Amino acid sequence: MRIDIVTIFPEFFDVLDLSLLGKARQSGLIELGVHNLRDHTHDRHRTVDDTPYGGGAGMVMKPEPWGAALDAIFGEPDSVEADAAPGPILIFPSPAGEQFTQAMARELSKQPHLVFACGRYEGIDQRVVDHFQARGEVRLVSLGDYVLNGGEVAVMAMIEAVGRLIPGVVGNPESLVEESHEGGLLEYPSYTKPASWRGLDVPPVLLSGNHGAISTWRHDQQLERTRRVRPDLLPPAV
Ligand SMILES: Nc1cc(-c2ccc3cc[nH]c3c2)n[nH]1
Repeated sequence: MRIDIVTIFPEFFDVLDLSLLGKARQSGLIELGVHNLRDHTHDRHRTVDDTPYGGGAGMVMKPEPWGAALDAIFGEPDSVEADAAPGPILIFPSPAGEQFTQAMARELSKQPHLVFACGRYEGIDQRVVDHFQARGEVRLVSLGDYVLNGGEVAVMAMIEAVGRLIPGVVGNPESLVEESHEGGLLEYPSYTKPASWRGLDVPPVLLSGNHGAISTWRHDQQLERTRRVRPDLLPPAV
């Protein structure tokens, strides 16, 4: 998979040199391009924002730098052959977007190329979204019902959630199966040595060696935890 990110804070993504995603980049499983939006400005101050039409507080990100930055990734407008393969999915993090979920992460992990556009200030001029919607698939995606100062934190979370599902990124793919939200339920509680710690003992079933009983206990724990914490995730009662 190739991932491109456009941002005014490219150094924010230096952390993607580390850990599993860093290894995935070294092995070629993930190819990453981080682009500074300001490199696509032409004034001395490398201006990316301006006052909003219609008034109001804050500033809006200008369309021209975004058009130039995204053209550098997608190709110039009208330069793509009519029968060309579909281009990358362009993702704008936004509080007004569809909710990012594990199912979306799984779907996006199968895509060959993702482009993330990190807004700042009060957001990006709407015409950037409209223009690129006419050129390919565009999604507005929300990390959750709270407001961040920009798209970078949301993009980092999405890249981690998507990247770890790419085959080969996580050493043991079995560890992806019984996680929260895989299969729709929250994960069961986990324990390791010592068997007793500060007067708290590991549930005896986990020490029994009875794998059937352990599996049943873990599923019961998933159901109990999901009922208690996220009843909205439970499948509708038949
Ligand atoms: N889920 C969520 C996304 C955001 C977000 C995304 C982009 C920008 C640009 C300026 N402020 C932003 C906030 N907040 N919360």
